[in-house]
Amino acid sequence: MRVLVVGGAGYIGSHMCKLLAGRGHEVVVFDNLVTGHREALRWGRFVEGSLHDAAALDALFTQHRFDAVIQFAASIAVGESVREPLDYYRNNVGGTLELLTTMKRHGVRRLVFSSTAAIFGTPQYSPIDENHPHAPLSPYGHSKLMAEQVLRDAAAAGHLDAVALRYFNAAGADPEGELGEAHDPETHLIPLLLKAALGQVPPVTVFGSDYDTEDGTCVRDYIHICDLCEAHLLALSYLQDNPGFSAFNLGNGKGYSVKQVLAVVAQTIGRAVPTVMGPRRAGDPARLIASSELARSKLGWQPKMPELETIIRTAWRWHQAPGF
Ligand SMILES: NC(=O)c1ccc[n+]([C@@H]2O[C@H](COP(=O)([O-])OP(=O)(O)OC[C@H]3O[C@@H](n4cnc5c(N)ncnc54)[C@H](O)[C@@H]3O)[C@@H](O)[C@H]2O)c1
Ligand SMILES: O=c1ccn([C@@H]2O[C@H](COP(=O)(O)OP(=O)(O)O[C@H]3O[C@H](CO)[C@H](O)[C@H](O)[C@H]3O)[C@@H](O)[C@H]2O)c(=O)[nH]1
Repeated sequence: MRVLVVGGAGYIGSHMCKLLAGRGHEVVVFDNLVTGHREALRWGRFVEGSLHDAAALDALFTQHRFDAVIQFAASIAVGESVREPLDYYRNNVGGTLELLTTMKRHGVRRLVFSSTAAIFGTPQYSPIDENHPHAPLSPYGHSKLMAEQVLRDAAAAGHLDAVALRYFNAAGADPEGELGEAHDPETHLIPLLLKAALGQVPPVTVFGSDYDTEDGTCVRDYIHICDLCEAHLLALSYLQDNPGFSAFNLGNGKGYSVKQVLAVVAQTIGRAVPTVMGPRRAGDPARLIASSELARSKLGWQPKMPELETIIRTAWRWHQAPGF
């Protein structure tokens, strides 16, 4: 397949490009590098441009006949979305709309879309399956839910076929050490702990120890980036026989508290990790754990690296010698 990877210079998108190329697919990346890295663009062709540039998108689709599109490009920081909601709706909803309009105009039907656990809000039950009600707690979560609605409606109208994948906590890095997580500023727990262990950032604040969980800290379901990317490949195949709109939750179904993550990090890397206790971070649900039974049964998805220790070991390899 010839696959357009929008946002392919970012953390998840760059891992996706490596996987696609490794499986013999032709890759074209479209990215404005607002948070992505030029150095991560090692697989496929790169076209620099923004989703807000309709002419650039049109030229891209005129030049290449894509069999499918994977849409990773978005603004992703939950806290920032509360401060700058218009930017988030513009990029995550408006940008996606521009892409879909171009796809429709050029007759490209197949789309895999990056969604998030943030569409569910505070869990009403756990693990969270696809029937769980949607009640986002942030403009970021709302923007992704709105984009999903757009996909659902466009699919119902017969314009395209789409799979939305709701990632829980994406973590880890390319086991070969060629790619890794390099958000700037970094807000995610595992890379922050590794950077703190290396003395690159101040001690990590543990956001709240009074949650209704086993040890009082928040519980999350961490999923290896490579397992996540495999699910996108499976979703592309699924779309061949399953037109319309579908959505799948992606996690390992196992929760780790912040304190448990800390302990596994310290044990895996053999170093102490400086942390301080702090207050809760606004908008953090106590527990987010995925049920991925639907992805397993419908997509045939089977995570190969479910252990937190493996996730941390691959991330640690990258952080000790980051390529960018
Ligand atoms: N990282 C996570 O834990 C996580 C969890 C759930 C969902 N997601 C979703 O996965 C996707 C990828 O996340 P990531 O962690 O790789 O983020 P990232 O910031 O590393 O990557 C996003 C990429 O999109 C590009 N981009 C942003 N706006 C663009 C625009 N208007 N035009 C062109 N390119 C644009 C950026 O330059 C960047 O390369 C996002 O949609 C995010 O919401 C991520
Ligand atoms: O410095 C930090 C950073 C995080 N945490 C805690 O560690 C856990 C994981 O936090 P991350 O910021 O790594 O991840 P989130 O669970 O907040 O966010 C993830 O899930 C969200 C959906 O809820 C979004 O999709 C987001 O993009 C994705 O990274 C949370 O309990 C958080 O409170 C800390 O204690 N200290």
